[in-house]
Amino acid sequence: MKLTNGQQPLVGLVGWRGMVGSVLMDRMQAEGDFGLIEPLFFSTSNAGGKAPAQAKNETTLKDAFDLDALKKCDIVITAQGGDYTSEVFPKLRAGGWTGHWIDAASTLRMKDDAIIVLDPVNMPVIKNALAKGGKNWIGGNCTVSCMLMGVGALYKAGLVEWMSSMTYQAASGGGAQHMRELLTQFGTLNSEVKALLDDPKSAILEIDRKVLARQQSLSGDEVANFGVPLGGSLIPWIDKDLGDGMSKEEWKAGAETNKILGQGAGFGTPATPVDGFCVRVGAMRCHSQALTFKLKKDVPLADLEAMIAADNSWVKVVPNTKEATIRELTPVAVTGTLTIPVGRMRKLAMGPEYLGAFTIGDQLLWGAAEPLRRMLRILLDH
Ligand SMILES: NC(=O)C1=CN([C@@H]2O[C@H](COP(=O)(O)OP(=O)(O)OC[C@H]3O[C@@H](n4cnc5c(N)ncnc54)[C@H](OP(=O)(O)O)[C@@H]3O)[C@@H](O)[C@H]2O)C=CC1
Ligand SMILES: N[C@@H](CC(=O)OP(=O)(O)O)C(=O)O
Repeated sequence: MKLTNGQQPLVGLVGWRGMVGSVLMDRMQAEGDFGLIEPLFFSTSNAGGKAPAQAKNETTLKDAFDLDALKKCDIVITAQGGDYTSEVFPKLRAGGWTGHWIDAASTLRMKDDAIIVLDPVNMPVIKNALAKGGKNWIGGNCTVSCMLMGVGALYKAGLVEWMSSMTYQAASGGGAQHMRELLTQFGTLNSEVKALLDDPKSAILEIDRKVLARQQSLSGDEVANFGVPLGGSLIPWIDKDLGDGMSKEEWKAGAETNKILGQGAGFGTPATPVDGFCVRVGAMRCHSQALTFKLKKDVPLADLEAMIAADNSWVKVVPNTKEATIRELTPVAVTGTLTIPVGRMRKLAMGPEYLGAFTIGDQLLWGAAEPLRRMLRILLDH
């Protein structure tokens, strides 16, 4: 990014202390991004307060609703959430601001003038939009981004006739309060049967009965975020009810996958059908998914594995053995890393064009923060 005054680009950071924002800050720090920019920190709740240690010249927090302050920025990165985007972004653009807007929220994703950024998968789409003067760069849905980081190679090779994705999504997808609620429920259930658990002679069905009774009595603050118990259970619905039997999270799988890949209605090419069920489980911050592919032709499994393994620096093919799977293909193994393992790959009983796979990603890293900071670097290099 060339600036006429020869200074570093002024980058406004909004939402930097939230859960996604904190992961973003850590990654920017680790990758030396702050050395390349002049950061300006914003707050919706503490304008005038002290900016974090990464601040350089301006060490005071600016008001995140101060349009004049935002307009000074060459780039704004926000992980503040959709309500903030809806409130501020249109006013900024209407006020003539022509800077780059990088956003974690879903609000603008499907707009014609927005690109869903996941550069290891769609760098050509990003480059094309940059060349045409694109300014709006939006992070994808966490499940979709993690899935494409794992198996994007099959799409790039034009091999996918359709894909079904059955997800196992972590509590973090709902936000920090949802993670707390899950852990509190686990604690509550444990307390309920602690004495029986400590007695090796106690009857397991008595423990089970007491746990179920406590789960069914969870109420009020105990289920304020998920609405129903998640600890020791699961919830097969994520995000809004679209009224046609589909959840919004399930709709995003098809809509965003195709938009990221630069295909479908908006691009004048056929979309690849992508559909399945999205399920919330009691994991902390990794989204897992079981994938079924109908391939356009029979390709040997070893070739498919090699294609996936070679696609990017973060994907890792896990051998389809019990030992490798239980060690390397779990949320516990993946959390806090940028590694995207893809395992359980095998041809399914339906025929040689049917491929099964299982993949996992940290939904706060590749699912949220990492594509944003990488887009910042793309802009800085542009
Ligand atoms: N959670 C997720 O999995 C994903 C979220 N996103 C997007 O990112 C947005 C932000 O999500 P998330 O980071 O989970 O939201 P958070 O609730 O953690 O943070 C959002 C904002 O809340 C304010 N806030 C109020 N109290 C606190 C507190 N105790 N600690 C930290 N911040 C606080 C902060 O704003 P301030 O400093 O101005 O007061 C912060 O920037 C979402 O709305 C969504 O659009 C995208 C992908 C995944
Ligand atoms: N909906 C995701 C989290 C998320 O923030 O998604 P999106 O960025 O598409 O709103 C989940 O609950 O797991």
